[in-house]
Amino acid sequence: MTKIAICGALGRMGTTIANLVNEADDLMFVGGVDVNAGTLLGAPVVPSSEIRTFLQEEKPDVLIDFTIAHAAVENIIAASEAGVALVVGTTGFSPEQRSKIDAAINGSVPAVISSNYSVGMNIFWRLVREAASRLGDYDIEVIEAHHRYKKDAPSGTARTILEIIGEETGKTECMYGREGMTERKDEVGVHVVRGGDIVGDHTVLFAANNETIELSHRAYDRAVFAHGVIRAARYVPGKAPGIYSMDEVLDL
Ligand SMILES: NC(=O)C1=CN([C@@H]2O[C@H](COP(=O)(O)OP(=O)(O)OC[C@H]3O[C@@H](n4cnc5c(N)ncnc54)[C@H](O)[C@@H]3O)[C@@H](O)[C@H]2O)C=CC1
Ligand SMILES: O=C(O)C1=N[C@H](C(=O)O)C[C@H](O)C1
Repeated sequence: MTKIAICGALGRMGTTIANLVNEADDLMFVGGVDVNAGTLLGAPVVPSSEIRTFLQEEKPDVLIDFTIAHAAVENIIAASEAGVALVVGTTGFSPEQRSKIDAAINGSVPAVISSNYSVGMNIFWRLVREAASRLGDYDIEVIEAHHRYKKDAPSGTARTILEIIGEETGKTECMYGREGMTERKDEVGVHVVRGGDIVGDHTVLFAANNETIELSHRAYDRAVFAHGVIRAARYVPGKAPGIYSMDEVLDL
């Protein structure tokens, strides 16, 4: 039985993941951490200031983090010090925060980190790579839409898409929205929509004279992310210390 704890247990993703963990015969939800104390599915949720004691007492095999960037950095450091494997879904890290995370994990614990745990998105990234590798001379625009409560922009998934486009085309300059008199150069346009309860939409537009190609992925339910998280949580215990991707989890 693999013991699972969740940071951000009382959030949208935390509760979705905890429910899936509870339904799995081989996984046990042992509780979590959030800003305020509480309970979830009969297990304790402790305030984030008590994460170290929580990890010592509950001894989870895997700590799953879906919180917010600055909190995730601290949670990851605590888990690494306690020798607990990680699955990290939180997005919006600055380069400095990402360096701290890498330093905490490498040599200490195994961790899966992904900006999007849906199987479909992991295939979508491959489609974007293929298109970008062949359409580097097209104008490229990335459009993402999420619910009104999402804090980071552009989304972690869109940032991964931009990395892929940069690797394949060399286009690393981005234009975040356009206003006024603008002249299109070789930049990648990035457009962020926030509203309602949109779970997560991403489109990459390749445009040339007389033709466009649009690749789109749309998540209709957070369960698509949570199912990928469960696969990562089964994959990561016992692996050598280091950072693993969903490509490795899904054997893509
Ligand atoms: N990689 C992926 O597939 C996905 C990633 N995400 C990312 O996951 C993160 C969370 O998303 P949601 O669940 O929608 O947000 P949410 O706001 O519903 O949940 C976050 C939870 O973290 C808690 N929290 C804040 N500071 C904390 C701390 N120091 N320690 C413990 N808990 C703390 C909040 O109180 C809240 O309950 C975001 O960064 C989002 O972009 C969301 C969906 C899928
Ligand atoms: O905050 C969200 O909701 C989501 N966040 C992730 C991101 O930033 O890419 C993944 C998904 O799109 C939902």
